[in-house]
Amino acid sequence: MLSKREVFDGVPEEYLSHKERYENAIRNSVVAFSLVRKMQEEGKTSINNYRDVVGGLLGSSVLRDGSPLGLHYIMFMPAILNQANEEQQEKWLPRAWNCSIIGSYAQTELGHGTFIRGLETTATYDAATKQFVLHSPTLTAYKWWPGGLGQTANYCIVVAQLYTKGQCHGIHSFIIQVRDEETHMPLPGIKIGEIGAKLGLNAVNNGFLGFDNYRIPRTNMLMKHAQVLEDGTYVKSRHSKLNYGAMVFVRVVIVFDMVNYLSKAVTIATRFSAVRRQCQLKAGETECQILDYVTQQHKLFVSIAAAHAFRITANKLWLTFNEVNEQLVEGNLQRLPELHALACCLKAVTTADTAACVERCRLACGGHGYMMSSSLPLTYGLVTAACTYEGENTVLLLQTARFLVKTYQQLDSKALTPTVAYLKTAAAERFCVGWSNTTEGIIRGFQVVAMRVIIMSTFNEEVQEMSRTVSPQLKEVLHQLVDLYCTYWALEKLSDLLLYTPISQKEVESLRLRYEETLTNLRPNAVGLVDAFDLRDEMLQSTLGSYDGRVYERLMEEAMKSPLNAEPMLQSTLGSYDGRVYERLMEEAMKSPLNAEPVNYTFHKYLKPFMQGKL
Ligand SMILES: CCCCCCCC/C=C\CCC/C=C/C(=O)SCCNC(=O)CCNC(=O)[C@H](O)C(C)(C)COP(=O)(O)OP(=O)(O)OC[C@H]1O[C@@H](n2cnc3c(N)ncnc32)[C@H](O)[C@@H]1OP(=O)(O)O
Ligand SMILES: Cc1cc2nc3c(=O)[nH]c(=O)nc-3n(C[C@H](O)[C@H](O)[C@H](O)COP(=O)(O)OP(=O)(O)OC[C@H]3O[C@@H](n4cnc5c(N)ncnc54)[C@H](O)[C@@H]3O)c2cc1C
Repeated sequence: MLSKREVFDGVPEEYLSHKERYENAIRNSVVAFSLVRKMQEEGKTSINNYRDVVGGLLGSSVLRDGSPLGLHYIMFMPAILNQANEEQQEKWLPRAWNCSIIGSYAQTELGHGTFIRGLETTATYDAATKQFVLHSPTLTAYKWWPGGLGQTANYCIVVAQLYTKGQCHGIHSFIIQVRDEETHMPLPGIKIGEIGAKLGLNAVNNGFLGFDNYRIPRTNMLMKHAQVLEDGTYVKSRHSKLNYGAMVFVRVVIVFDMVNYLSKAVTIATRFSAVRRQCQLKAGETECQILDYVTQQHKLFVSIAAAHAFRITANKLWLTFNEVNEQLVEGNLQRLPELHALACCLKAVTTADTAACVERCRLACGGHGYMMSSSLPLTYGLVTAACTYEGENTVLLLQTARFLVKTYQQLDSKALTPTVAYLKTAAAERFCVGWSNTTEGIIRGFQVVAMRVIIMSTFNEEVQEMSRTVSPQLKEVLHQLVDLYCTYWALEKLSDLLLYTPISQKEVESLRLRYEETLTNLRPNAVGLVDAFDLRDEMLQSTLGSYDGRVYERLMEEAMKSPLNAEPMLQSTLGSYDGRVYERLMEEAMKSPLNAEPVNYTFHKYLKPFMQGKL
């Protein structure tokens, strides 16, 4: 077994180079996941219940900034379980389970993350050879983000638009080998590398992946739900969204993840607040523990309560997930929309609340909370990523809203599923005739709020169709900005206005409408308004915010500056702006201290022995 001291003499990660951090991540991961394999051999964990074991490892101090092997367990294996037929599971699961292959999940592209029906990677069936041809037609079609794909995984699940007999049948999943199992070299027709440094999760080795007419056997299409027969005939799935199943699983798991991170952050901040003494409550007294200040309690105690609330919620959601999946196996799809809406809502709410609470915990620790050694900045980097991955929060909340509006519209014609049954009673006028300051009273109040907001949303949908007029004169635009700022903060501070002003419910409702109209009015001038700040690209230093809008080319150019991408060389142009792609790649490669090695040496030192069960 490897010892920690063997690699970097216990040097904290913050002081390691980019390549050393990657080696550290690989080494810690193969040591950690060798434990999982040992537990498998001893029957202490199985393919159906490894979530807690792996979840505990991925949230532990050993893999504190993520792991290049995380996606293998988090999405590669669940995707095979969820979307491969029995024959395919028999072929791939044993190898994935004992880590003799390492996988990732490649869905997001440079040009698309949310709108997955707009993904550009194509998988075209060739009946003559019984193969699918994978291709990235544009730079924006390159897969971008898959965890572990940069230098680690040799297989991945790829989500692509399926074409057969000249017709597109939408996105489907394929299991694809991207690297040679012996040499770890990228296979011909594969362009692959890491995307570069991020705000956090810098041990995850997120990668990019492009296909150049890359052929795979027909049987590499995951065919549990939809199939393509040998002659190219397409057999569609019972439900078009069954292919989205892996995402639902991870959204459910993320809720558990948030419990772990929030518990950690509030433990750190609360203990520190008991140790830290600052200022005197009364002159001449000894300085008091900052935990004695009500303002400090206001910052921290709600996080303690939230951690418990999220744990109870996560367990309930896990039960619902398993119930609905058992029904799916029996062909009963009735509760799938509710599970989707629930997973979207709880993933979005728990990640957003956890990110806000972790930041509040950091602030509650003053300057010491800003130290990397406090672990609070790192924890914030981990949780804030969860607001984006596995479905950007706004988009997921819109999915929940869509489900709630549909439920409201069918209130009288359809039996309600368990989680929204309250809407039936909350609609009744008599439901909330008075306010009681009890837990039940507050819950009933929020149920009424939910009901009324759904009614408003349904109403707004109709109103929005009526009028959209804009006349962009500068004076008018500035007025719109003033209007926006006032209505935004009036709505943000509504509780104070309701408490201290005679604002009526009707006025609040029209304030909301006015706010949305102002957003719409400002939209055509939004870019012009930020251009007016006249901030030069040199000052912005941002791949996303440059004046010329060449976001994707700049993202790829920056990715290519990573020293990890020098091995092995990319075989094909990445669409660089000036076309000097090969000269540039050679210049960059010559900067890498390890450019003599065609494969990152960690493969032979750690990964290969691990994958061959020799560690
Ligand atoms: C095991 C160990 C665990 C350890 C803990 C670790 C925790 C995790 C740590 C790290 C993980 C990081 C890895 C990150 C991976 C990724 O990010 S993978 C990529 C994720 N990408 C997304 O989530 C994309 C988000 N976009 C979408 O999901 C879809 O585009 C959409 C927004 C849902 C819209 O889809 P679509 O356009 O097809 O649908 P609409 O036209 O809007 O119609 C909506 C109708 O479809 C139904 N629907 C949509 N999605 C689903 C679903 N998933 N399941 C079921 N039904 C679905 C929806 O109900 C609507 O139905 P209706 O028409 O009846 O109203
Ligand atoms: C740390 C990390 C790890 C990741 N790992 C993986 C991985 O392993 N595999 C993988 O496939 N992907 C991965 N992703 C990608 C992730 O799934 C996407 O970033 C995510 O789905 C959001 O898509 P996007 O980045 O294209 O953002 P966009 O969808 O472009 O969002 C940008 C903005 O547009 C808004 N927006 C977009 N659509 C709408 C709409 N319909 N209505 C209103 N507003 C909208 C969003 O709210 C947001 O404010 C990872 C991302 C991160 C940050």
